[in-house]
Amino acid sequence: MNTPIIEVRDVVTVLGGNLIHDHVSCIVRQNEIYALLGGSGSGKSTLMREMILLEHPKSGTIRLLGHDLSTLSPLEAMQLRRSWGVLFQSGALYSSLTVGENIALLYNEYTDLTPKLIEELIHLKINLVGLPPHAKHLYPSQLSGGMVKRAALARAVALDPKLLFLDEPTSGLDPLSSRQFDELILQLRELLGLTIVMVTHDLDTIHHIVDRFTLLGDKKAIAEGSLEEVLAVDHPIVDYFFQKGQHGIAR
Ligand SMILES: Nc1ncnc2c1ncn2[C@@H]1O[C@H](COP(=O)(O)OP(=O)(O)OP(=O)(O)O)[C@@H](O)[C@H]1O
Repeated sequence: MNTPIIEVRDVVTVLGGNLIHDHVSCIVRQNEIYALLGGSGSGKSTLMREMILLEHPKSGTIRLLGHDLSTLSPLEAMQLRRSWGVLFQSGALYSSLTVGENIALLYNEYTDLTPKLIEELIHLKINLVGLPPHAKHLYPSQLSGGMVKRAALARAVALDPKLLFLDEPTSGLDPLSSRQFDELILQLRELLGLTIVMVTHDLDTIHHIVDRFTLLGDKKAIAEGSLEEVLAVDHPIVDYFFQKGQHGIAR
C-alpha cells in the first residue's frame, strides 16, 4: 500500500497563457483509491490528463510506475499507456458500435487473441461490472446513464490495467446509482488489485471509498491526505469545501 505509483512534484501548468498549477505536488500509492478534489476550474482534470500523457506540465516532474513522463521515448509511452485504463466523464463509447464491439476494439488492436477468446473475455468483463449478459448486444443509446458508465468501465479494464483513471465517475447518476457505482469501484480495486485515481466533486464518494485525496485551490495543492488529515488543515478552502464550523461536514 505504501509504494508510490504516481509522484507529482512541483508541477507548473500553463494553458492558453493562464497559470493552472503553481508548484503542485502529490503522491498516489499502490492499491489506493485517490481523488483529485477542488472547485470548478481548479485544474483537477488537467492534472489527471497530465498523468495519462494527454497534457504536459511546463515544469516539474510526474513519475508513473517509476517512469519520468517527460523523458519517455514514443515506444516507452506506448507501452506505458497499456498499464492504465481511463473512464472519461461521458463514457466515450462509440455510438455506432454495440457494447461488445466497443470492448472488442481494444482486444483487436492490442492483442493477438482468437475471436473465441475475445468473446469469452467480453462476457467476463461485462459480468465483472454488473451488466447483464445481453448488454453486450446493445448500443450506447439503448443504455441508461449508469449502464453506459459500467460499459465504459468494462472497456477501461479490458486489458487488465494496473491503474484506473476515472473522470467524475458518479456525475449524472442519481444518489442510489452513485453509491452502487462507488461499491463497484471498491470491488474492482479488490478483485483486480488496481490503483485508482479519480476526479470527483462527490463528497459522498470521498467519505465512502476514497483513501486519500488532494484538495486543489488557488492553483495549489491546498491539502493532501485522508479525510481526517485534510479536515485538520486550517485553510479557508478546506473550510469552504467541507463547511467546517457551520452545520457539520457537508456531504
Ligand atoms: N486547452 C486549454 N486551453 C486553455 N485553458 C484551458 C485548457 N484546458 C483547460 N483550461 C482551463 O484550465 C482551467 C482548469 O481546467 P480543468 O478542466 O483542469 O479544471 P477542473 O478542476 O477539472 O474543472 P471542472 O470541475 O469544472 O471540470 C480552467 O480554467 C480551464 O478553462
